[in-house]
Amino acid sequence: MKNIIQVAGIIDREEANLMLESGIKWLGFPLRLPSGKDDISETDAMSIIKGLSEPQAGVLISYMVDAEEVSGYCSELGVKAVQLHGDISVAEMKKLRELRPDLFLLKSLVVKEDNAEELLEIVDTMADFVDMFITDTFNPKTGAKGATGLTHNWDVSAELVRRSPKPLMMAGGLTPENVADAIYKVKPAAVDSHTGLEGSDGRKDAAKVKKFIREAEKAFSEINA
Ligand SMILES: O=C(O)c1ccccc1N[C@@H]1O[C@H](COP(=O)(O)O)[C@@H](O)[C@H]1O
Repeated sequence: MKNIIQVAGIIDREEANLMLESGIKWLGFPLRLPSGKDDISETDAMSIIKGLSEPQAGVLISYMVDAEEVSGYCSELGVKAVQLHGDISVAEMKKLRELRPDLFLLKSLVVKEDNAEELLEIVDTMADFVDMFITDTFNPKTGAKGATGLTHNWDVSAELVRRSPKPLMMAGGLTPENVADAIYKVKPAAVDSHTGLEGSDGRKDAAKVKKFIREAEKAFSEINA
C-alpha cells in the first residue's frame, strides 16, 4: 500500500465525482461525529460508497471505540476501510482485528505539542492490529483532533514513520503548497487532506485538488526512485 492519496470530508455526490474524475481513489467520510454535525447524511454517504469499486475505497472516519459497534457500522455503510480517530483501547483494536480481518484499519496518531512518546507507544502496542497509521494535528484552542487545517511538527511524523512497522498516511494541514515538502521530509506511504483543498465556499476546489495530486505524485516518485 504505497503512494495513496486520500481526500476526507466528502460532502455530496458532486464532490465525490470531482475526486474520482481527478484520480483520487480513497474518499473519507466522517460520520456520527461527537459534534453531531456531519457534513453528509448517512444515506448519501452510503449511496456514494456503494458506487465505488476497487481500487476506489470509501473510508469511514469515526470516533467509535467499541469493536462490535465499529464492525456493525462499517457493514451497514458498506465500507472496506475505517479510520479510528478516537481513543480506542489496544484490547478493542485487537478485538476488531479478530472480528474483521477483511477491514482495512487505520489508527490515528494525533500530534500535540508534547505527546511524541505517547504516540510512539500507540505505534508499538497497536501495530500488530492495524493496517496503517494516520497522523493528524491537535488544535489546543478548540480541542479538535481532526480536520483542523493545522500542520504539526513533521520531525514527530518522521519519527513515527521510522518506528512503525506498518505504513503511515500523513495528514494534518496538508495543502497543494506543502504536500511535496511533507513527503520529502516524512516519507509517508500515503497522504490525506481535507480543509486544505477547500475553496472559500467550503467545497473542494478542482484546481487545488489537481495541484495536490500533481505535487504528491511527483514527490512520491522521487522518494521511491
Ligand atoms: O475530515 C473530517 O471532517 C474529520 C473530522 C473528525 C476527525 C477527523 C477528520 N478528518 C481527518 O483530519 C485530517 C486532516 O484534516 P486537514 O487536512 O488538516 O483539514 C483529514 O485528512 C482527515 O483524515
